[in-house]
Amino acid sequence: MKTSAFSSNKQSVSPTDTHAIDDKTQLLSLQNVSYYIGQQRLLSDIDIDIAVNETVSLVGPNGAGKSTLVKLILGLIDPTKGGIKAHQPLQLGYVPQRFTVPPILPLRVSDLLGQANKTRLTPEQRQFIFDNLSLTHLLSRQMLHLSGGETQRVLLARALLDKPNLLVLDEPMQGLDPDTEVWLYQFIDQLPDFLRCAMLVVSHDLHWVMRGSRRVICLNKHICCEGQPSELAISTEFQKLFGHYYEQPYVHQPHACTHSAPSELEL
Ligand SMILES: Nc1ncnc2c1ncn2[C@@H]1O[C@H](COP(=O)(O)OP(=O)(O)OP(=O)(O)O)[C@@H](O)[C@H]1O
Repeated sequence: MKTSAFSSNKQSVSPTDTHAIDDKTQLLSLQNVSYYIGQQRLLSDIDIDIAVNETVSLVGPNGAGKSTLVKLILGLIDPTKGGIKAHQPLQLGYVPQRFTVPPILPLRVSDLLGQANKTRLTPEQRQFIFDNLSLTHLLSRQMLHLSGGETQRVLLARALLDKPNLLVLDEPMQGLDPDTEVWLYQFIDQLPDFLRCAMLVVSHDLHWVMRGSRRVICLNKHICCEGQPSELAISTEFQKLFGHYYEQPYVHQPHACTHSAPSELEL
């Protein structure tokens, strides 16, 4: 279960196979996973099951071990204790927290997207991704010269074009302006149905995490609490970690002025 920075083709599942998969079917289990570097405990006794087509949000303070957990799931590091079991052949898609292109490396958007498998999505699905992520006019641009929002769209497209059955997004909204955030949240909310994929979303945005009915896992080197947002909101552990934020909800209103802005993100 190894992966490249964006996706793994090692154990691919064909698009037709997914039709037979029931939503309750388990996709991936972490069983009693601990991870140490020398004497330093980064994670201990982690038990997580992710079902096919399920979206799980992962929250936790800085240094809680969220990125370490992502690396374990992607197969980039191995657990010190415990095991990770894939119940279905895994096709991983990954959008990293940070992506830097060395200044001396010429890498156009079309080069990066061209690495994706061209046969896993139907032409209509590919077109849906290109249209919704407004990619066409970016294709000849250098990755190095893209803005933060453009880079996130390209990285998301790169992961989606391989039709992952588990999409891992590590703080996908970092550096985005509020309108782009709202738009991207709406886009990723529809992905599980569109692609029939499971998603693990690492996020510091409690307003998104605590909205809707996605299962939330709260991590602080171990699993402090987990459940539906309504259950978490009354959990003592969650209140201890996040109560002070959660008591002051902020609701973003998308920008709606009438002058023409150079936005490329109209759906
Ligand atoms: N290779 C490493 N060597 C030593 N310590 C490490 C290593 N990788 C991570 N750590 C430490 O492990 C802890 C967990 O790191 P991790 O990046 O998983 O946290 P995180 O929850 O993703 O944090 P953030 O929200 O700040 O991104 C941190 O204290 C970090 O400094």
